[in-house]
Amino acid sequence: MLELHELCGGYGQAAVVRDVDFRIAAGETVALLGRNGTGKTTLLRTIFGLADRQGGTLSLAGRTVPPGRPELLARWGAALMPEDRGVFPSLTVAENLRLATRKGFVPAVDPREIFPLLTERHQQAAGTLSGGQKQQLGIARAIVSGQSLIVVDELTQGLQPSVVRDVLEALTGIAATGVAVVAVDQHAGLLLDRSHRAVVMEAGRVVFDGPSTPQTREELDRLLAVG
Ligand SMILES: Nc1ncnc2c1ncn2[C@@H]1O[C@H](COP(=O)(O)OP(=O)(O)OP(=O)(O)O)[C@@H](O)[C@H]1O
Repeated sequence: MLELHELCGGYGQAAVVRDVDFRIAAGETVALLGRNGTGKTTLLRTIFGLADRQGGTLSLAGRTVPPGRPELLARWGAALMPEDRGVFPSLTVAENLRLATRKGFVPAVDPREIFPLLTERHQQAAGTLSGGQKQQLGIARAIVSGQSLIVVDELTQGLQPSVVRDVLEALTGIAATGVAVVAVDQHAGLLLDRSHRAVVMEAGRVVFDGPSTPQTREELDRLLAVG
């Protein structure tokens, strides 16, 4: 699905992400983890052309995405849900969903069944939603987009614990239908329980890439410990 080889990126001359090798297959869920400031967001931004790609290669579904052509990612099936959730603030909840829906696509998971607010607040301007509500709308938009790779930054930021479970369940559900999911989060525990693999970054590099199992959990806890 997505494959990175020695990807380097940052802002102008400043290198933040260094030599990242990473791949994710269809139907796989990967938790991208690391302490604050280790480069997770910058890696996602580099992939999607929002930070500068300074080296390395990137391919999606077997096709090379050259530097400066990030629009190919959307065309070939990848969606990024950024930290600000990427919703259109002046449009209503219903309009946001409608705009994101790929024509003729019926998602395997109906976001209206997972997130009642999509129905309850369908006429409300998305800009007036709380952070957690925007989050739910953003996830719903990603689900109905019909894309085959969904990347979510700061997955649980601003969400109530009950909604966190719903969001994780929704992502696991769409992964079961063949969608590849990459999720970044500060709180690793719940995400690790639901992910096939964990990738941990430290100082812009990948320092762990492996299955999320009870055997690897100790090493992951050590890598993610703050202090
Ligand atoms: N727009 C920017 N211009 C220059 N440097 C930046 C910019 N955004 C982030 N950085 C720097 O890049 C480094 C990595 O930040 P990044 O946000 O990618 O980390 P992160 O792992 O996502 O952290 P967090 O979980 O806190 O968001 C930090 O040192 C940060 O100061």
